[in-house]
Amino acid sequence: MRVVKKKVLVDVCGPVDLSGDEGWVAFDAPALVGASLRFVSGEPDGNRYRVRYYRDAEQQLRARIWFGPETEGPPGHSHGGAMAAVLDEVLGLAAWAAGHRVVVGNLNISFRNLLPLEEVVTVESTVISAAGRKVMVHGRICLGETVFAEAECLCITLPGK
Ligand SMILES: CCCCCCCCCC(=O)SCCNC(=O)CCNC(=O)[C@H](O)C(C)(C)COP(=O)(O)OP(=O)(O)OC[C@H]1O[C@@H](n2cnc3c(N)ncnc32)[C@H](O)[C@@H]1OP(=O)(O)O
Repeated sequence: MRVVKKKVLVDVCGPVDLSGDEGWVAFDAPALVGASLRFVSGEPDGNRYRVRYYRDAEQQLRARIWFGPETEGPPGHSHGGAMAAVLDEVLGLAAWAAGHRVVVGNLNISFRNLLPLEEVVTVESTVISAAGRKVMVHGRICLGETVFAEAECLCITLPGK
């Protein structure tokens, strides 16, 4: 039964276009951090999230992300926790992509607009600073001029690694 239900949803959702902007270069996250990031990135044809990573011309990490029906919170829109999970992964990964082996210590999010389901949006990230064990990364989920959520992410480097 479950398999049938999932297949129906896949058919309903269909393929999505996760291509990047001009000048973006594909970024292989599993090659850098391993294959553990399954919650957000683990089902590229599923109905939760579909994600593709890039570096932009300034080498900052970018993600194209589709929020599927399984991320629903308010009717027809993404759950805030679903947006938080994406920001946790992308901003933590941005620190890794900049050469820091980190986990996220603090993630401060402002939700600015409801994010409609089955929309392909962009996650922008900028590594702001690195001092001692603290790496600050800022980011936002947006589409054109619309910002759905913005975040400040304090990453802490893992000791002894
Ligand atoms: C392997 C592949 C990984 C790929 C990652 C990519 C994206 C994934 C992102 C994630 O989902 S990470 C998972 C969510 N995060 C966690 O579960 C982290 C859980 N917390 C911890 O493991 C520890 O609390 C942590 C490593 C963050 C810090 O513990 P430590 O004992 O190593 O450090 P310590 O507590 O001594 O703090 C070191 C410094 O960081 C500061 N700090 C630590 N946690 C903080 C916090 N939450 N807020 C503000 N500052 C914090 C702390 O004040 C201190 O500052 P000072 O050096 O100035 O004294």
